[in-house]
Amino acid sequence: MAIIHVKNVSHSFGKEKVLDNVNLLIQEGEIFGLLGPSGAGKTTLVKLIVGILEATQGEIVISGKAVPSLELLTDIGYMAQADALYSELSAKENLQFFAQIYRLKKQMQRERIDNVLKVVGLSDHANKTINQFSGGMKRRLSLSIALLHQPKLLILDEPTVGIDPVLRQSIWSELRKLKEDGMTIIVTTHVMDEAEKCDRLAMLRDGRIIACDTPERLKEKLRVSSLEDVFLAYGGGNL
Ligand SMILES: Nc1ncnc2c1ncn2[C@@H]1O[C@H](COP(=O)(O)OP(=O)(O)OP(=O)(O)O)[C@@H](O)[C@H]1O
Repeated sequence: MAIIHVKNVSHSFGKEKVLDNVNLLIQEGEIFGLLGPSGAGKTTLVKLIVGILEATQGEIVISGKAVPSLELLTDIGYMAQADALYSELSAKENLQFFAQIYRLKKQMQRERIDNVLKVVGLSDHANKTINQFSGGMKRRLSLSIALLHQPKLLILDEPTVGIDPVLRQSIWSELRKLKEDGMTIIVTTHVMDEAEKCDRLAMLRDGRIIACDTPERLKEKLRVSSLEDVFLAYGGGNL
């Protein structure tokens, strides 16, 4: 069943058209990747889906509700490209702050905070303040915040930038588990091995979707061995 329907969506900043008639159906429980070079429009599309931006043209419907909708806020977990953390507070205090925004009950707060810290491998750093955190640790904490309220839909804008390969693997295995529990996940990436891990992939270039399918079918159709070759074959230029 489709959880997200992006219908004829275009978006402009001033005179610059950055998304041009985008159509997408994202199925419940899939990991959907948005792949494309810098400036292709991935972040803009993600912000439209989250409801931070309103499309100049077209419509986005999530679980039958038109975006933006306050009702959808608790259904969505969003991790932006820039970390929005309180640097004077500890990791745990940051999580407590967001847990209060989501109105989680005290007992639930404790359980969820312990759980998400474990997921991102930060349990041993819970009491450190953020200004003592590395870039990768901040990314991991941002991911844990997006998971805190157990959203149905998780939207991650370049989640593993600055994260080492070992931890990247463990985050991806966690995303798989979340998917198996029924979560729908949208991920933007430049990284090919991450794109390979998605159930389906939309390739964006200059605000247009140039191809959309499973990584295997994209490669099979063109008889090429890498997603980079698929992108080039569709006229995508270099990623
Ligand atoms: N707030 C804004 N005002 C004006 N132009 C913007 C704004 N945000 C994005 N743009 C422009 O929209 C285009 C698409 O940007 P977007 O951030 O969506 O690309 P992206 O694919 O996510 O790139 P990256 O991989 O570098 O994050 C770019 O040309 C960018 O300069």
